[in-house]
Amino acid sequence: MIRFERVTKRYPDGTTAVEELSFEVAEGELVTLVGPSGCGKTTTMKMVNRLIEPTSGRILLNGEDIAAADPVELRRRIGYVIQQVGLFPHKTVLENTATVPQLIGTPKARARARAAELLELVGLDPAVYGGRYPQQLSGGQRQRVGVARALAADPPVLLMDEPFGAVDPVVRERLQNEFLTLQKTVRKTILLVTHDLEEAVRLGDRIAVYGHGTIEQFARPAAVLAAPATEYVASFVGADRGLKRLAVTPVGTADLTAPDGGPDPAVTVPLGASLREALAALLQDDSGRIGVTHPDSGALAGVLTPGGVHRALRRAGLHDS
Ligand SMILES: Nc1ncnc2c1ncn2[C@@H]1O[C@H](COP(=O)(O)OP(=O)(O)OP(=O)(O)O)[C@@H](O)[C@H]1O
Repeated sequence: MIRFERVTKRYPDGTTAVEELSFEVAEGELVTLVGPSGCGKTTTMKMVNRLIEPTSGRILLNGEDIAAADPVELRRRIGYVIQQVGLFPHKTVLENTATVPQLIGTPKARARARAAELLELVGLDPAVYGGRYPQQLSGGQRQRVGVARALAADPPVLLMDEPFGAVDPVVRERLQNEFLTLQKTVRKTILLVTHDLEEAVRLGDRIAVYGHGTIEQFARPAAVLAAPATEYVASFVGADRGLKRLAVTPVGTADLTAPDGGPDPAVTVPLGASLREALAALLQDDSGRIGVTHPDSGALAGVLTPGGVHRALRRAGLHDS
């Protein structure tokens, strides 16, 4: 869907922001770009909608070289969400959200109806918030409007630059979770820039860990945490990467032992829950075993013990790298 082929960007003052960058984002995939300040994340992203032009290399969107596309037409296909949301202060929330569809000729009534649906989708009741002005919203609410506005033109691709950056950690985690739920429905192809490893791990189907202008590792979060490709990635993901792995590794049937004929375990988690949730449940219960259930029927699928948690981590490390 989005393909970088040996892309280099050198600014006029000689700064090389990215060098020989090659990677691909599949349709419907969410890739997070993570790394320290100044490593070239934003430059990478802005080359996709041609706010910045590469010095060499090609970027393909659906197989088409974007250098040949009309930038205005290109940007219609690409939603853009930035940290300082950039809402129009003199327009209401509903008007802000309906802006792009109206610009591209959607009749006003239809654009507004669609805007109301999107506000609902990002968790803002249009009857309550639609008529407010941006300064009458909290930071988190403004960021939701930013996401709704980016989705309004229904672009297949979304670029998000620190979209949840300007809010406190609790609100941030809630917004991230809501956004993941939303992404399950809308299935956009997304490039998301963050300097926060936790955010990259939580949101990304795959993560690109940036060194200085290059990608040091491009893999699924569990693989990056289980097997950092370089010393640099290992130090970037930190000494507590084992704990972070728990959050991104799900409990699967292969990790379970058969119900042992004893009483059903008092504490259960569903299949697919993270090992972190499973471990928290194990610590809650003295018996050293918890039940794992089928998420739909609630029927017991098997029993998980601390040994099963180890097996799950080993399995994830083997399969993901
Ligand atoms: N217009 C410019 N002219 C010269 N150098 C630039 C320009 N824009 C960015 N740079 C430099 O290019 C490098 C990459 O910048 P970029 O903004 O892509 O990094 P980033 O990873 O997004 O950083 P941050 O997390 O701080 O936003 C940095 O060294 C930066 O100083």
